[in-house]
Amino acid sequence: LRSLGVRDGAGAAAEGDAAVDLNATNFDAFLKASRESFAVVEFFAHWCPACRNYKPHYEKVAKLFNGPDAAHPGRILMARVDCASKVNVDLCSRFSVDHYPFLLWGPPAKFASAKWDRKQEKSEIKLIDDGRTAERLLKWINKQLESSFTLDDKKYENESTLPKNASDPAQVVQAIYDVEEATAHALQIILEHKMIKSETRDSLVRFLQILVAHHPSKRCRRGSAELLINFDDHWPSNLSLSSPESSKLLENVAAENHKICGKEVPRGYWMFCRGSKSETRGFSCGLWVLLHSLTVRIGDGESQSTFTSICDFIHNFFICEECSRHFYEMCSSVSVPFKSARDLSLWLWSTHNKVNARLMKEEHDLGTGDPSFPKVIWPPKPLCPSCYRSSSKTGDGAVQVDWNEDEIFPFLVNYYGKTLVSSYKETYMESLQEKKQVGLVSDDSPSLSAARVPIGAALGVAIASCTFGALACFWRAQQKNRKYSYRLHSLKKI
Ligand SMILES: Cc1cc2nc3c(=O)[nH]c(=O)nc-3n(C[C@H](O)[C@H](O)[C@H](O)COP(=O)(O)OP(=O)(O)OC[C@H]3O[C@@H](n4cnc5c(N)ncnc54)[C@H](O)[C@@H]3O)c2cc1C
Repeated sequence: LRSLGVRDGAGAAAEGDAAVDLNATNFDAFLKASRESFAVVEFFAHWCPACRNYKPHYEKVAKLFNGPDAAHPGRILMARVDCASKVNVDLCSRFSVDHYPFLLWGPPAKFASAKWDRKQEKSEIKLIDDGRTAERLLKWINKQLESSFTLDDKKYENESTLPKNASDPAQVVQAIYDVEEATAHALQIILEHKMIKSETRDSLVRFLQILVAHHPSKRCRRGSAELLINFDDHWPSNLSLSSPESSKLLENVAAENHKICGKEVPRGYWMFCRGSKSETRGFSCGLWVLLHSLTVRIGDGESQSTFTSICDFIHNFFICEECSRHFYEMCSSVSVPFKSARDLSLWLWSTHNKVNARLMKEEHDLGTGDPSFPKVIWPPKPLCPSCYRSSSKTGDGAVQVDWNEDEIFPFLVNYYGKTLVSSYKETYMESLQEKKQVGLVSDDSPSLSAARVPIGAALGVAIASCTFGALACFWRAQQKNRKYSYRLHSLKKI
């Protein structure tokens, strides 16, 4: 037997197995101490031929989540209990095991010292009623977590620090996934925390308009368009946000067909933005990448309104209080309106570097940074040598750079614009999506998305992106056109 490697407790996996073998003596303590958010427990009998045949299926899924080579460590604990072993008889009857293999799902701690049976209502433990093959089990899990794990997922090696590998185009390809994930995550937070209020409603609408026109991912543009078109239905301005109708509407939005970036997103993991610890990077990294990728896609005439929308969005909807406050202070210190996309992208780049510089010191003093991804003043020289006119170290060891902004802007446009999108074009997910949507969407291909679409045209894109019947879509668009015309007013200035 070898230990799982992630814990030093009682649980162990049989040689070569990823699922952890538990028994009555260690079951409660092991699950109670488990750090994973969910557990799958397979109750089986070693004599049962169907269980023997099922084992490779269960193992295939377990390998994704358990063990040193897991693609998604720390998410789900996969365990098993042999009910044919005398010592486990009481344990198996505690969970009303009436056939083999028998799979239960729930937060690990809920299994500890618990009982379960089918009639039990409101239990956090659920019977997995469709896990007969590895594919079906993973599909069931994905449905629970709204994730899109696949059996082909591989461990993501990101030992090297970003400055070393940021020039690797493969890293940029991964960034698009994180931009989608960040977008979906942002909406999820907004809904879960009921952040749409009468005073924040318009700022979300304005941000969605930018996403419709300039999000680097086509399916997020489409999803934002659908959300925008149906916005008044979900959040009628005359509806009290605490009313039962409002909660119902929120539930509808959270339902599958309202996912802002399509059904597969959020996937529940990060790629480019995945930290070496679960509490670092992730959403905040993805959000920065999203904001940068928006600023390089807008037209000059939209720079001031985009600035205002980004500032308002972070202020109203970025749930990290300190981040939102600092960022808004930096927004408020801008006194001259932006006249070009260049100015706005450079402002965001330099603002992000101010945050990096502050965090560099804080993380160093408190030891809270991700050791594999130390904060850097960005872009590091190897990534863009021509961005540096000169650099020197100050007395306290900080690096002072004389930037060549004429080089930085094209670098940002390329990094967050062309490269991000052209890499994305080749991805399998996108081609799959294309096939699904044949005939239903306009040709807003990635190359066009990098081109500049004015926000005023957002509604046009929204109409073109409707995925429901063309006639119904046209009719709705007509109705909404009237409702939205008042929103496309000049945006408030800070
Ligand atoms: C608006 C906003 C404000 C925040 N404010 C705070 C705060 O006040 N306190 C706090 O603790 N955390 C704050 N955060 C979180 C913090 O900035 C990081 O996102 C987090 O620490 C994760 O860091 P990271 O290593 O993933 O890189 P991030 O800083 O998240 O950067 C993500 C990626 O963007 C690229 N990048 C880095 N710098 C630049 C740049 N200057 N221009 C363009 N691209 C760049 C790099 O490829 C990097 O990997 C904020 C986040 C956001 C979105």
